[in-house]
Amino acid sequence: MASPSQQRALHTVQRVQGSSFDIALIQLGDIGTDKAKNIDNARRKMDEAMQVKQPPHLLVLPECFNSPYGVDFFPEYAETIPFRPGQTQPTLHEKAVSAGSPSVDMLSRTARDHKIWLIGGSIPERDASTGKLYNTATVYNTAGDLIAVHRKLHLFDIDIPGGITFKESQTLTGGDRVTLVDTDMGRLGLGICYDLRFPEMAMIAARKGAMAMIYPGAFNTTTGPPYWEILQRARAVDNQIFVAACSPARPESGYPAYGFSMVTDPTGKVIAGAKEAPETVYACIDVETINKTRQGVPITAQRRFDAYPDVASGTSS
Ligand SMILES: NC(=O)CC(=O)C(=O)O
Repeated sequence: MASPSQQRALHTVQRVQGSSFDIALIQLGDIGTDKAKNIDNARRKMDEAMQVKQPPHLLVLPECFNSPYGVDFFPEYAETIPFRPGQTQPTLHEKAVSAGSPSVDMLSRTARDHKIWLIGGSIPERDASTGKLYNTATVYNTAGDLIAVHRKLHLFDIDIPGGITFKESQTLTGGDRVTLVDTDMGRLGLGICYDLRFPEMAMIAARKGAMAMIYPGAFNTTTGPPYWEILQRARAVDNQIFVAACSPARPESGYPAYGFSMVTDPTGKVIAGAKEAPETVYACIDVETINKTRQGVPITAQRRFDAYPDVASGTSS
């Protein structure tokens, strides 16, 4: 067993490899029961988000962008995604249509048409072989290829008397893995909404070199005010990475999505954000801010894995 000083010497300040890039979070309004309309609306808003002087490199949509957010809706709105985690693909958007996934088709075309990276929020997914349902995020490269899939790992099962009761597990199954996405800009970690509450995911992603955690999410008017921002700032500060979370806008009826999509830097500062209304939030994910933060407060070199080897297991870089 290495001594504490030997252990520390093993862990030098971790510099993140990658290049700075611009991100846009599309806080969609009007997500209703008409699925085709939801898909068209998302496409239109993404097109609009690209109409700026300096178009972003990465677009992000909110959780459940093609369906109302509710356990009874998931079976009806679920699509089969023509991709299995672990498969070497890419799967082209034309195949997505024949496999019955109009959302994947639209997302793939959008990424390809604008030559952008795209994290397509999440959609209810039906696994073709098991029939099980998942809350699933899909990721596309600039050619429109589907390059990653994240199935929400932690299901939103809560009961706050006088607040909100929600049980995703009534119709959904949780995923089984942490998802890292390698892009031209660098490595990103991906989670969905309730995943934000579990620090292990962000910790593992950061120690494996992720520059940012991206969370399509849909907190609500009960849990949003006390938790939404502080959780993101905690994930950012603990890991000295950027955190970006994209919510639907606050609706007039139905599930009361919180809104307040935001981007937080590695010091815990919120650098861009929306309020309740539909809006696109733009920010720069600046690699040098990560490296400077780590240089100044070198917690990445000061961890005492000798004192907590169970936490070190499988997560050190
Ligand atoms: N909707 C979620 O998955 C999570 C949420 O609203 C919360 O954690 O609060």
